[in-house]
Amino acid sequence: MRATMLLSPVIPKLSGKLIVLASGSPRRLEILRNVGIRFEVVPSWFKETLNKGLFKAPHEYAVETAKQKALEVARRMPLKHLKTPDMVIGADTIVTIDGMILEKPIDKQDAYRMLSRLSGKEHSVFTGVAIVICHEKENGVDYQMIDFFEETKVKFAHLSEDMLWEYINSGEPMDKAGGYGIQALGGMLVEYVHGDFFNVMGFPLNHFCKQISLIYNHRTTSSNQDSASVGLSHNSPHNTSILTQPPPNLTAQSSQSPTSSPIHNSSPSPIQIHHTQDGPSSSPVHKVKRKGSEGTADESSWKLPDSLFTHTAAECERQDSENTTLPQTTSREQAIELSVAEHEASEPNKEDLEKITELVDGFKASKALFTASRLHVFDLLQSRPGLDATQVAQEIEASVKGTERLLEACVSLGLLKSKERTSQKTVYENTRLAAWFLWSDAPFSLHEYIQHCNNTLWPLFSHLESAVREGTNQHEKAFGKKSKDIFQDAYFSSKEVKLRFMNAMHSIAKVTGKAVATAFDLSSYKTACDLGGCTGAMAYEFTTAHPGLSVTVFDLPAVVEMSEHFHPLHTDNRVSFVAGDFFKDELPKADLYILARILHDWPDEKVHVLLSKIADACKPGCAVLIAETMLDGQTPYSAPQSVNMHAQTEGMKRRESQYADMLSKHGFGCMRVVHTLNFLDVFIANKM
Ligand SMILES: Cc1cn([C@H]2C[C@H](O)[C@@H](COP(=O)(O)OP(=O)(O)OP(=O)(O)O)O2)c(=O)[nH]c1=O
Repeated sequence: MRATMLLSPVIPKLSGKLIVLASGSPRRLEILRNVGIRFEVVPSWFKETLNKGLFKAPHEYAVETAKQKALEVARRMPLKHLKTPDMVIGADTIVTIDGMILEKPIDKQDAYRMLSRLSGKEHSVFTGVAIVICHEKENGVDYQMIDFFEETKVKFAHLSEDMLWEYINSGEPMDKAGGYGIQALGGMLVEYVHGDFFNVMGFPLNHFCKQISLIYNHRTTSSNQDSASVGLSHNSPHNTSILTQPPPNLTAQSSQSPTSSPIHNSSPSPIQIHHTQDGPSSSPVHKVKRKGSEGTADESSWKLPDSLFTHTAAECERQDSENTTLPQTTSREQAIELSVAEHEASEPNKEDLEKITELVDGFKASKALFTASRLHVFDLLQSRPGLDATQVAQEIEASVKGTERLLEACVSLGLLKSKERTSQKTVYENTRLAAWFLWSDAPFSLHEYIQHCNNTLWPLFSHLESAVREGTNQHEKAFGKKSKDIFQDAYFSSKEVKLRFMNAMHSIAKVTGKAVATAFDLSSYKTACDLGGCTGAMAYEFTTAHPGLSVTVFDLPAVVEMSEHFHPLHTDNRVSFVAGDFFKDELPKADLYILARILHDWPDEKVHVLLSKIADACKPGCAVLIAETMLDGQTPYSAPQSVNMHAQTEGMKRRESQYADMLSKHGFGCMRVVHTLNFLDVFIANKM
């Protein structure tokens, strides 16, 4: 391959170095890994909030964001007691159309707005890339920067409304600039691509290889002149500008900018940033003009249209001086739409009212569902559809009046259907939703999980205020039991509670298991260990999906002794059970360690203990797979779930970048994430 040929002379030089990809993008990781460089992944915490209105051309915005992403990681690593990297690579991809910059959509409506704008038209995809070379000195670290960008033109076919929504509902658009992924389903929307395909996916590989080649060839030839220099600055005519942070007027939110971060303030040495855009240079820090990028380098040709979405530099400066902050994750278009809406709307609209009512009244809906489930209403109507309220009341041993209210509530929530048999008589039956999920033996029954919500989570949530004030779980207040270890002290303290908890985990694993087991190609793994695998329901999904895989379920003795109640799992001879405590005992040997809904139960210190044990048990190439609702995943319930973990355990929900960070500390890299449409996000990392 051409890229490998270009890189091969420098690979031996790179091989002893700590190279860090400052990106959580699985696409960048995949593309770079294919080049054969060994690197670690430390996703950047830099918030993409630079003020777009202040950049003359869109590629400048992408390049500056890439620089800030890379610098944030380069600065954080030595300060967080990690090693100082030799090279940090950052990137930022944006889509531009009709003078607008489109980043990742914040929700489905945002994705819809973006994709309908792209429909039937040509747009540009820019990726800005920054390479920071770090050089440790006695009194700190010197940073040197090389940056460049690449443009690719993409034309979309005309997209019908149905196509748009089908694509949006696939979940693919959400973590991708412009709301599409050319490498997957989004490829079907594309009529043509002019330029580097990988650039659209998030990383201009060819351009990057050329830059690396230039850097290291250059360094070889200049090393005689200055053997202590890592850098390129000595030959560059543009090496004099010294910045420790982005120019203040570039950041939309001063509180979020690197300027205010103590990490940056304590940085021991200035950062040398090479401005590569202006002026000719024979140095590799000088931007190599490429076919794809030439047109856009002419800044005068870039003009934002006079539309609703235009902000002039002056307006943005005024905004800054008035301390107006935009919501962090809001795209430029949306932010401006919001501010326009704020000025125009004098009263809330229907959607606002619906949303707020749903939030305020949500608990009533949940409790109605819990009650109907507990009283076995869905079981009854599954076996005997068409009963009226009096008949239902009689069967569930409840009052007619109360049953009528409950059934009507279930109808309005879409859980039951009602039909008027006569003017006096209404009869009820399960809806499709209830048939799938709510009766006890439904194919994806959540009945037991709903009981867990009702019996355990509901009382814990009633003490949420104390949980927030005190910063601890609320088992003692809710159930009168102290719980140092919630599993040993609370869930497994009596047989009845233990069985209820196991049933709940079993039902949730049955509903989510297939999506987790099939998120990645696991054909290269022969043995897996499902840590805290409870009844084996998740393990069973893995062996069903992967014929060559055997799974050992490792769980506490109290759990394993009861697991035989859960047939037919014990009939699958590729699922076996081992009793032990994963914090204390030796872990069974495996190629793949599965942690499904486990780490969210524990604070960071404990997660590190467990990851370190897994890392010790793993050979290079072995993997750890984490299945959880991540805070940056697709379900709107992940943040409320985090509150739930807080009231219930000492744990929390985390971001993908937090897991990536933790895993990289234990020698894992090559991280990928899949957002299933089934509650859980699945994250995999390999031992390097
Ligand atoms: C247009 C397009 C974008 N993308 C992705 C590439 C990037 O991951 C993402 C753009 O968002 P970025 O902000 O560039 O990157 P990121 O948030 O994924 O990762 P990080 O900030 O940690 O580096 O969109 C595709 O995967 N396919 C496509 O066709």
